[in-house]
Amino acid sequence: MLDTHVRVKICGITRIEDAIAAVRSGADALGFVFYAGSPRFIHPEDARDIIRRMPPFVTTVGVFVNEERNRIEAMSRTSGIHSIQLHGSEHPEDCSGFDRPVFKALRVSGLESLASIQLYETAGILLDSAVPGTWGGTGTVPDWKCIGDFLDKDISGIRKRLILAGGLTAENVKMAVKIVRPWAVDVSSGVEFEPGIKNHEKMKEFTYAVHCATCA
Ligand SMILES: O=C(O)c1ccccc1N[C@@H]1O[C@H](COP(=O)(O)O)[C@@H](O)[C@H]1O
Repeated sequence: MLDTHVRVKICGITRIEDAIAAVRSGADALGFVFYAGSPRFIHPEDARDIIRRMPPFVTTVGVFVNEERNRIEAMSRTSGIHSIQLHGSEHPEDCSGFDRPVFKALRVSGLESLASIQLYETAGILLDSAVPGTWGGTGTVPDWKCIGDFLDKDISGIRKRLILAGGLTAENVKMAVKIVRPWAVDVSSGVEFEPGIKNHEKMKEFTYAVHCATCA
């Protein structure tokens, strides 16, 4: 049994009906992809219209890939997102000085890819799989055992700010949570019909599976 409730972020929201269904299914956070190269891209103005209709206590995250700082700030302001997810090859110094919390995504391919983790003093650290030629939303699972072993040796408390992503589904998330013991999980393609179009049944099954993972 885990000692904490694991939070759920559902990413790649492009439609109001999916946002409402995600929240009804029990999601704590919704992600909006502001990276133009993604099939889940949403204009900040359209994200704003969805975010304005969300109930209290639902947090919202904007996803950026190697974007210019002034454009991140402008899109964040326009959309009204609460937090910034930097999902490219941003350096530690690129992750500070924003007026809202930052989550830095690192792409895991073996232990050496985790070596820089301590350098990122961001509110959250997101671990995703590394798939050459793409930045995220790949549906590919990283090596949970490698991550779990790394975190077991960490004494700085990274687990308290760790978001696990990459290829999660209702079927595998319980095992992922058991091995990695993250603060939160993040899913996109595992709850979709197609990129950007969410499957409401799968979202319910996913959040239920996460909540079950923290039951006895
Ligand atoms: O979802 C995307 O299209 C995307 C594009 C560029 C960077 C990040 C993206 N999404 C993030 O990818 C991970 C894992 O998604 P999946 O569950 O494997 O499909 C997640 O953190 C999304 O926020």
